[in-house]
Amino acid sequence: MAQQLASAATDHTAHTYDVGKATNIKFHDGMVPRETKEQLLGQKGVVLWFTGLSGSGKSTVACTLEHALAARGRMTVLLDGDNIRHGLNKNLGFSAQDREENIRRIGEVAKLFAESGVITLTSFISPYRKDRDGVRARLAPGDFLECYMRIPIELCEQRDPKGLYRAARAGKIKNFTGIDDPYEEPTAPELVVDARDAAGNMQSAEDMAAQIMQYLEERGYLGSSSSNGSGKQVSDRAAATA
Ligand SMILES: Nc1ncnc2c1ncn2[C@@H]1O[C@H](COP(=O)(O)OS(=O)(=O)O)[C@@H](OP(=O)(O)O)[C@H]1O
Ligand SMILES: Nc1ncnc2c1ncn2[C@@H]1O[C@H](COP(=O)(O)OP(=O)(O)O)[C@@H](O)[C@H]1O
Repeated sequence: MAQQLASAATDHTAHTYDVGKATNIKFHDGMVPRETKEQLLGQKGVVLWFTGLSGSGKSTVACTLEHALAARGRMTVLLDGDNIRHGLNKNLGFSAQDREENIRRIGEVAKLFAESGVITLTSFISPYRKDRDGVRARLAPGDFLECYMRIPIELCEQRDPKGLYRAARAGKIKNFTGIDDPYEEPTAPELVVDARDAAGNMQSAEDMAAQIMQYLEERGYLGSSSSNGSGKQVSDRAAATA
């Protein structure tokens, strides 16, 4: 580890670019490489990008999964649409242009976390394919996992926990996704979560989170559940706190 840090310290280079409106920008590489951070955390950084209609269960499943990951000693962050619109993106509405900027900013924040070794869960409708693909393109292969909550609009509308579908049907909310604004389904998502399982039974949020957990586990994103890079056991300790 010390050797890795030392070589990173001498390796870093700086280039000058014009970026957007800014000129003479120098990209300053850090001295602690991603691999070191991932070793420290004992996991692989990734963006798990939930997408789907309002009421499809994005927030619920992301929260359930985050809790289960914590129980396994995994370091996570959850970026949620409603929450982010209270702060970072409070100047954005729901026009196509504002949704694009919403997703672009979240994509950049998510990238920063993932490249620091954090399992990053994002929960945004993100209705436009090009916006989601734009985030994917900013990340290295394997760093962006699109998780499509394929829940029929009828079920989302039936749930309607915030009364938004009712308001949209009554014309009180304009440009509501699925009613008078588009939702473009992913064409090749890494994960698809359906309301029912293969046997036709309705799935709970816990079932859905377990499906995603299995995907992460099988592809090595969770690292070794018995080590955090320092040789210490983490799974049991974390399980006790979650
Ligand atoms: N017009 C319109 N269309 C869709 N959704 C609306 C709208 N107005 C308000 N809301 C509420 O905002 C939440 C969606 O925010 P997002 O940031 O995820 O949207 S987007 O990705 O930029 O499309 C969404 O949250 P979820 O229900 O959790 O998806 C709604 O509560
Ligand atoms: N698997 C599920 N089974 C039944 N109800 C669910 C499930 N997932 C979410 N819900 C419920 O559906 C509603 C919408 O979920 P939410 O997570 O807020 O969706 P979104 O974030 O996509 O808008 C909530 O009332 C939630 O309790």
